[in-house]
Amino acid sequence: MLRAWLPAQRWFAGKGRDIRTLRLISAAELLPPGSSPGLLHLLLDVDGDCYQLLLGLRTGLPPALAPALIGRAEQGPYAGHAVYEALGDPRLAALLLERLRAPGTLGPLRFDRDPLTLIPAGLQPRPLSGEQTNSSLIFGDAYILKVFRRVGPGVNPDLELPRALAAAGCARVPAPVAWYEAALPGGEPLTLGVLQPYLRGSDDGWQLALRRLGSGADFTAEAHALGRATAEVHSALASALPVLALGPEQTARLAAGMTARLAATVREVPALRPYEAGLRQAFDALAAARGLTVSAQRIHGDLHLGQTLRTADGSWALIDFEGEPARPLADRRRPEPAVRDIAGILRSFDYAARSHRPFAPAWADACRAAFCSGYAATTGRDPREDPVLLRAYETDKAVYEARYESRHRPDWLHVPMAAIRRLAAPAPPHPHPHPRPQPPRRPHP
Ligand SMILES: Nc1ncnc2c1ncn2[C@@H]1O[C@H](COP(=O)(O)OP(=O)(O)O)[C@@H](O)[C@H]1O
Ligand SMILES: O=P(O)(O)O[C@H]1O[C@H](CO)[C@@H](O[C@H]2O[C@H](CO)[C@@H](O)[C@H](O)[C@H]2O)[C@H](O)[C@H]1O
Repeated sequence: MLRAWLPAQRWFAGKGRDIRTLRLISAAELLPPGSSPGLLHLLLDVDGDCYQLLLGLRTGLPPALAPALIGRAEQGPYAGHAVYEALGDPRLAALLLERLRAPGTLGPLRFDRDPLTLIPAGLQPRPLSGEQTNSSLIFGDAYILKVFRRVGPGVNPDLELPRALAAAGCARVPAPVAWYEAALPGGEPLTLGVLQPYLRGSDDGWQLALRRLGSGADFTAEAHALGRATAEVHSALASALPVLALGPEQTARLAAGMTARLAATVREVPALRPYEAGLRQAFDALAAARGLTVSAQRIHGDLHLGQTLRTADGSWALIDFEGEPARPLADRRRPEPAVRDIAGILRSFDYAARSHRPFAPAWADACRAAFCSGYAATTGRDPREDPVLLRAYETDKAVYEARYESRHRPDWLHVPMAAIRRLAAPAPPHPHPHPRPQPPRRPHP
């Protein structure tokens, strides 16, 4: 039953392949055995990846829950029961919130919360629609619970970083109010879900940018403010968590990692092949750069306009600190240059401009410049002052995007490919990041 259902889920990483091995890691009943409906929490090993499932069990399924049906239990105490996606059932979703309100353990599961926040009882749940990496439920328009789907040992950065930011007094990120984990023998706990305030009435940065483009409106004031917000989050993360100064050898290792990622992506996305040598130049330049001061710190890790919310009061918030979903958790928790996030947003302006007909390059350029100025206004350093670093990270991001689009949205592949063509062309000389004012030319005699 699960073998057929899992590959059809957006959050399932092994899409397009037949499941070879499926093994139960843990099972916990969140309601007393025999309850109807029943609620079962499962961790499953599917071909080496661990997934979290919340299954509802009922003898008969009401019509409203028909879309949530997975199949019928064939054996065990629930034999013959309908098995369905519990997050689609308001009764069971409400129960999950009750568990989060009352800290404690249940089998391998541990529920925890911020002792200073009182989460009200009885908030009505509704699932968040749309395509997500995980599954989210909104409770009474006051809180949002993200249920992680592919999980692994170690704290998820989407819990770790927002908590660290909240403790550092940074209000740009909704602070987790409750969370739950699984403690399995012989390993670090796995983060399974995080509840945080729901920013009601906020606008998704990507949708907002597209609307502005569609009406020919300027977005530079927002881009500037977003640069400031990103810089504030980076500064708070740098003050709360370790920062490492990278020497030339470590910077060269970063460049080598980018080159290796490029080579692997070229094997997967043949359209990149003609540009490989050109793209590599950006990484070679980073490896060869001397006198570059690079520091590494905890960052967002997958920043793009879709991870930003413009709140009802007009300020920017950042969400989804999970990092790139396909990367191993240990990699995603490693300190990295903050320019990686900056490159992500700069690429996003290009994505937005290219989704618009006709392509609006001037709009993207203006937003990119405004974002960098906003960033500089807060940190005192403009990312454009490190063109070699910025180019390498933008190139790395465009390569990542080419792989992401070829895997998940082939119709979008042309967007990163346009950037790939631009980035593969020889870099313009960068004696100074900003053109210095030239003395007036003498009139020709
Ligand atoms: N705190 C929040 N307030 C309002 N909306 C949110 C909040 N967190 C997430 N969302 C909405 O939920 C969507 C999915 O959240 P996200 O963290 O990106 O999940 P996923 O990891 O599943 O992609 C976001 O695009 C945003 O629209
Ligand atoms: O939000 P996720 O963590 O799931 O991020 C993944 O999916 C994103 C697309 O939804 C993808 O972002 C790319 O497309 C965006 C437009 O849809 C664009 O704004 C981004 O700049 C571009 O990178 C992201 O790369 C991927 O990790």
